[in-house]
Amino acid sequence: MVRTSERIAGVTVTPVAFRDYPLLNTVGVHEPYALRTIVEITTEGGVSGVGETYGGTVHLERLRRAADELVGMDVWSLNDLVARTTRALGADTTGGDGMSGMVTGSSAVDRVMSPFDVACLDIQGKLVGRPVSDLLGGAVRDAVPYSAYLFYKWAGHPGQEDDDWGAALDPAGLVEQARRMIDAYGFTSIKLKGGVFPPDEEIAAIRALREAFPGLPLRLDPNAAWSTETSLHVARELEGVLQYLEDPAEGIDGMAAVAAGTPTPLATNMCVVSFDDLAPAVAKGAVGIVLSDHHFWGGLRRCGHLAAICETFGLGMSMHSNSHLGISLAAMTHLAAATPRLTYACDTHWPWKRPDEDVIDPTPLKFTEGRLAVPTAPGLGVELDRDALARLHQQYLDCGLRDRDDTGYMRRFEPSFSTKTPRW
Ligand SMILES: O=C([O-])C(=O)C[C@H](O)[C@@H](O)C(=O)[O-]
Repeated sequence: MVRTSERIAGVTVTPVAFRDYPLLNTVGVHEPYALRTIVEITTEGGVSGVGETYGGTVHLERLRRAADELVGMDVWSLNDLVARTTRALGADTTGGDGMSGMVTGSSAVDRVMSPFDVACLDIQGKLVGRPVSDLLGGAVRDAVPYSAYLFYKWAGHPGQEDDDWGAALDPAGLVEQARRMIDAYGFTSIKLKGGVFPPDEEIAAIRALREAFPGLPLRLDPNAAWSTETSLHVARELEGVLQYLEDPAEGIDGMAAVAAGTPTPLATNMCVVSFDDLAPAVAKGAVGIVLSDHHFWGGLRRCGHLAAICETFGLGMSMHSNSHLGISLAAMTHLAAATPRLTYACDTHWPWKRPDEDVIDPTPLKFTEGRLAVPTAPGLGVELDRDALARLHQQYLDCGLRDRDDTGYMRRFEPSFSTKTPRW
């Protein structure tokens, strides 16, 4: 018998836009705005929980269909969430839908289910007075380390006010960006988003970072922009310098070919993005580290299942991020805290979000020495700011990006190219 306080009475799905910086990646530049969607579930007893996900049009429409299907569900019945989401989507599970343009192949059911899983866990935590990390098995760390996530970057979007970070288009610019980010947040590891400039320039950037920050682990991620030969060249040049090389080449076979030729550990958030990818990746020895991401692995609990599989097959675990707001940061932190297998500093785009734009009060999310204390309040430990939500929703309506089928923040370079054809 489900108590009324625990049955879902209503679900709201609100797309939002927040300003984004002109960050470069192998397929383009972040648009002036990033799109996200905020979901809020309220029970018949008036308890509410929140989740956050991608903001593309197709994804949004699927979220709305799933939201209708969830009314009446017991918030403790996350197995029912899978069944209801599957029913809501029916055969409509393919096509572009708000994922990063570079992460394809994950399950549409997992992507749609994820923010509702987070919102249900938020409610469960509030009902029993425990943080979400406790519901995931208990925090094994009080604070979660995050990595400084560096980007090659333009100075400011043409026609927009400049930002605090300035341009970073060469090794010196990146070292300066890292220094500012480390001064502000205390990060103790560094990731560079590559695949933007010719690989030898990116090798030089990593070497400059090594010289400037001698003790800090370094990672390089060109989002599969390189051929096997280029990947092996970079791996050879940076052997012993990189903590891991992330997605140098395309697909499980491409990664396996690189892995066979270098002792540098390879990580991925591109060729292992669903449970179906794990067996072939393990069989072919394609990767050593899987970057989890609850937004496309089906929520927080399913990332726990992923961790168990990684442990079984001796794979390491790290965490991927896209441009995100504070609800996602809180969810990522609870997950990382409660996942013993996740021993690497997580990715986050958080420094790239303007502090005055969020749908929650970000005060509980403070970085100290590059680490975020795990919220201890019931649920996620963050509260929706309805005025801010309304403001960012209006920004979404006004920004002219809402008909997009992707995250809204990738503009392809011309001539457009696909990561299926290595850029170098
Ligand atoms: O591999 C990654 O880290 C990502 O794909 C994350 C983002 O899409 C990143 O590339 C970006 O924000 O430009």
